[in-house]
Amino acid sequence: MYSCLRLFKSTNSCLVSWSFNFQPLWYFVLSGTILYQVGKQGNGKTFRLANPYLTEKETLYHLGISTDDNLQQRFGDVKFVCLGGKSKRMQNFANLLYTDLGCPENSEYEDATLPPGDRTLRDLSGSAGRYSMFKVGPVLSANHGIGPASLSVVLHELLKLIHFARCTDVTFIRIGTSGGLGLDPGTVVITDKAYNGLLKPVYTQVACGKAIDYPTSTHPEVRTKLHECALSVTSQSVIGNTLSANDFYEEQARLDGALCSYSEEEKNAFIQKAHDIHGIKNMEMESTCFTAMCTRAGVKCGVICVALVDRLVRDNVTGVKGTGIGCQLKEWEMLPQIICSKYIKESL
Ligand SMILES: O=P(O)(O)O[C@@H]1C[C@H](O)[C@@H](CO)O1
Ligand SMILES: O=c1cc[nH]c(=O)[nH]1
Repeated sequence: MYSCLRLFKSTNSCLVSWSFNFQPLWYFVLSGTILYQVGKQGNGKTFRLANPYLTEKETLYHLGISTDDNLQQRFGDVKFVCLGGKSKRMQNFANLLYTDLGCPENSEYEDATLPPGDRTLRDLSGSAGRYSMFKVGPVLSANHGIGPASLSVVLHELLKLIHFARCTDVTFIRIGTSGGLGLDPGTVVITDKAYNGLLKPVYTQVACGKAIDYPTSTHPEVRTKLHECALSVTSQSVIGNTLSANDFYEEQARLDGALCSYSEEEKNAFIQKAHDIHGIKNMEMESTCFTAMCTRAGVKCGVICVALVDRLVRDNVTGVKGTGIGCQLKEWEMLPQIICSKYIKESL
């Protein structure tokens, strides 16, 4: 349990502590033994967004869903929201979960009348054409596209979805790919803190002409447990900080973009500094926005990415679909999915 403040209402029978999002967790204690704890992972309270401007009727435009779509009945049981860049990856992850969780009935299908093994999971956001989203038991699997602009849109709408669905104790997990720093390709990195391109552990949100910096840590319980699950799948797994850039080329100090404003020496010095001084183990494009928005909203979050290339050695992510190295990339991309599925199964 992670608590920022701990207050004892009574030393013997009942105590309350404040959870990660500063909401109370109640414990009922007799002679020092916890008899009953409300909310093992969270606080058992209905998730509420604090935005006073939200109304009862809202359209989640990019998800192709609205508050008229029985959100509480269809999504009220959601405990995990998993996100990754590609829609195909998130569809594949949904299918993997469907098998790993034993074809849970509370999934959303194209064809619910077929026997469980023959059913196809429905893309719930297909009509809007921007993102894909699947529901498998208590899990939503959605893609977020590339970078914070695309991610923030779907995160706003997913957070609103779990708010209107009145979900409890929801954890958000990003399952992605990245460039590793001093790691063999295929190594799995679980993010501790996310850093921006200026090597600061913040996400800068611009609103009404002002820039506000928000903290970017993952939840300690989530990252520890993700790491335990990762180690049971592969010995090549580390916890470290992640550089989250606004683009794939210049902000990640690649020399092989169309444009380049720095020398190879400057590139090497930057990557080495990120690694040596800030403990950065990988680079991707979403973890600052993801951790900051989840933390602001009061949901636990974790980030698990596989490294596809060692950026201390090269820039290029090589591989052609269907040939040797391409198959390897596909295998590596599966690792965060397998680990996350294990995490979810063990958490339910
Ligand atoms: O979740 P994915 O694998 O899409 O994340 C990384 C960061 C960028 O979105 C993208 C760049 O190739 O991959
Ligand atoms: O180097 C890499 C690989 C995948 N995704 C990134 O953002 N960077």
